[in-house]
Amino acid sequence: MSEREGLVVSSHGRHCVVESEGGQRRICHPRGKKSQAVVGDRVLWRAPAPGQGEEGTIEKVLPRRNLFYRQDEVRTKSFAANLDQVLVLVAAEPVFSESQLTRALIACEAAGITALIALNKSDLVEPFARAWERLWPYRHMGGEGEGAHHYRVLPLSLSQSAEVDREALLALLEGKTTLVLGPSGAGKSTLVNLLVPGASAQTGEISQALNSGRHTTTSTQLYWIDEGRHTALIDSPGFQEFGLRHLAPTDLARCMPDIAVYAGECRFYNCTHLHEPGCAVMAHVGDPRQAAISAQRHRIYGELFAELSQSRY
Ligand SMILES: Nc1nc2c(ncn2[C@@H]2O[C@H](COP(=O)(O)OP(=O)(O)OP(=O)(O)O)[C@@H](O)[C@H]2O)c(=O)[nH]1
Ligand SMILES: [Zn+2]
Repeated sequence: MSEREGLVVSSHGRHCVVESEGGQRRICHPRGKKSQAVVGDRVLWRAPAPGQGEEGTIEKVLPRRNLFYRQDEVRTKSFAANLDQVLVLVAAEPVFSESQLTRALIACEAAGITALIALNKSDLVEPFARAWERLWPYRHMGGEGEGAHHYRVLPLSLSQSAEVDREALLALLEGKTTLVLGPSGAGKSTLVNLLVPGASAQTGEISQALNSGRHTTTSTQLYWIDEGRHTALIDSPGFQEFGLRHLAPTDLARCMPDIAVYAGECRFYNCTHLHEPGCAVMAHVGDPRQAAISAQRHRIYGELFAELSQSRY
């Protein structure tokens, strides 16, 4: 059987579900280490020989535009490839962790992928106002003026203004492949169901069988929003332990845009921006609305710096 091109739409341990150009899906196994694919990968795959069952093999992973990486626990890595953007969904309630948000944004910067932030549950007026205020540094990062903002921050009320939010989201997602991340309870399922009616049906019997068979209810899954299969949403679980072990502490400053702006102006070329005299970063740390770098962001930077400085295992 000849090799054909396909797209990895879900991954379940070593198995993947590959979608062919025509839209058919089938389980595939990697041929070897080099053909270990992740969701979003374009692959060359081969159908089984007659009489060899239904499952295909992945022969080759085609070159990736980017690879989004995180390490959830000590050993559990998860990835998605060839992303146009990442949408980080948080909500007014439960109160989100700024440290988790920052970790996700750093992982995006490190992979060279645009990040969007959405704050859900604007109908919960007071908690929303507090959360919106906490996002002040993110709403203003990159300076003022049209197009200057580094992160787009979008208010949503997915369960209250579903139609309005759907339109706003579709405009941002159109024609792109977007990975959605968010802590439990923020409304990720609500968002996926709003944009992908019948998401669970699209997951298909194949994925459901794979999941239940292996007792893993969580897997990364790609959904098409449109019938033409141009706009994709990738739902990925596990936001709580957002590890950045693939980064060195000295990578952090360039992955935090507000810090990166000043990191080149310090007296010492190898300044860690934590205690050195003549540090241009520390000179700009203060109250969110007054200073270029919020004290909270600098504190998170310090915590991550310490975490990534620990000996690696
Ligand atoms: N008030 C309010 N509640 C919302 C909104 N959107 C979602 N919710 C509720 O928030 C809760 C969590 O929503 P889900 O979509 O299940 O959240 P999730 O992020 O998928 O959570 P997990 O399933 O735990 O991962 C549900 O009770 C929703 O009804 C909103 O805009 N406003
Ligand atoms: Zn410095």
